[in-house]
Amino acid sequence: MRTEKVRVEAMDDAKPSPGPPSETSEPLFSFGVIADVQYADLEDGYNFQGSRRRHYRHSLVHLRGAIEHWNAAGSPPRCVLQLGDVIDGYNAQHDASEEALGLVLDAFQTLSVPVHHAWGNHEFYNFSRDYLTRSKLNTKFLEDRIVRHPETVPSENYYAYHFVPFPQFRFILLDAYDLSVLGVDESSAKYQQCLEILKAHNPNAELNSPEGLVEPQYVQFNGGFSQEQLNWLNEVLTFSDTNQEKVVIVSHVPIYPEASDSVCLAWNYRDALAVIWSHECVVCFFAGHTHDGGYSEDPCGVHHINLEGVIETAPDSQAFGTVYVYPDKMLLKGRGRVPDRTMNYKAGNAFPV
Ligand SMILES: Nc1ccn([C@@H]2O[C@H](COP(=O)(O)OP(=O)(O)OC[C@H](O)CO)[C@@H](O)[C@H]2O)c(=O)n1
Repeated sequence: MRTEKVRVEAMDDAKPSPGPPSETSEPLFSFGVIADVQYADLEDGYNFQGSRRRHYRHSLVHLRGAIEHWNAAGSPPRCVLQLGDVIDGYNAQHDASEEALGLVLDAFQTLSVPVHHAWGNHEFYNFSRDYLTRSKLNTKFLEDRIVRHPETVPSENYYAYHFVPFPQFRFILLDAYDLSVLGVDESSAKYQQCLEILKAHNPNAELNSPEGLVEPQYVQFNGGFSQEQLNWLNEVLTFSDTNQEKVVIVSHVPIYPEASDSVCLAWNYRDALAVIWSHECVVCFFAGHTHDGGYSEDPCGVHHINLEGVIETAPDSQAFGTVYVYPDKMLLKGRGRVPDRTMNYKAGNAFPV
């Protein structure tokens, strides 16, 4: 793990921190979102079903275009959320993983604001978890810590953290491959435990195949959240509830069936939803992975956005967005095939204006 100092919030429970300024026509702040770049120096191909064209080479052009857009914004975003699968697994087969990652990181180097990287299945096709932890895809050094609340400090057993890009708005990046057979040493106890979970739900010889499954999300290209990570998430959300914060959650893998292909959900998505639904503070949950995109507001008023994947975006289109944050809502302004979305806060939860 890196040794850079984390920023510690000077937050005192006795003195509630000041709320955001009163509403004006201007947003309080904004942030960028982009998913599934899956860059590889390869000719175009297709997804597993053969139904969607994948533009491996052009995806880097799309990424550079998004970065240019955010850099040119009159009021730049506070940060960009990269939702995982930044390079494609095919790089590993061509011994090109580091070269591909280098090109993608060079592009992010030109971004004038911080980027937070989530990890997806394609990261693990290219690199081990240990490698990723030491790599520039580990942006945990950007985390914020809350003084006198050690229960909100994530463990080193998973790649997750929280940060505050603007007062009263906490973002939580989750590790959706915390339970997974990907990127883990096959001789480890954790690998055996995860393989057992997967095989208990998936009797297929090909563990990537959802054929005949009652719970089709139990495939090798998905993963899940350990109880340890969910307990930590619960503690952070408890703090946010107490301090009347608004929370944005980020994960490569989605957790809400109405917004996603059922095959692409996190193994134990119900456990994650149960934690989130026991708190008031969560406004939205951003994920990638599905490539087709999706949106649904769940019964507890949490907005689930699955972002359209760059890799399956034609050269003449685009796939990224900027979220503008207001005291009573967040507005996703999509580019290209990413549609606009309005995410109102839960009734009675708007900041006073
Ligand atoms: N039905 C399937 C789907 C995939 N595979 C194999 O699993 C590996 C990962 O697939 P891939 O489509 O590259 O994964 P993505 O994260 O890009 O996308 C997730 C969803 O598929 C999007 O719909 C790869 O080796 C596939 O061949 C499979 O065996 N069976």
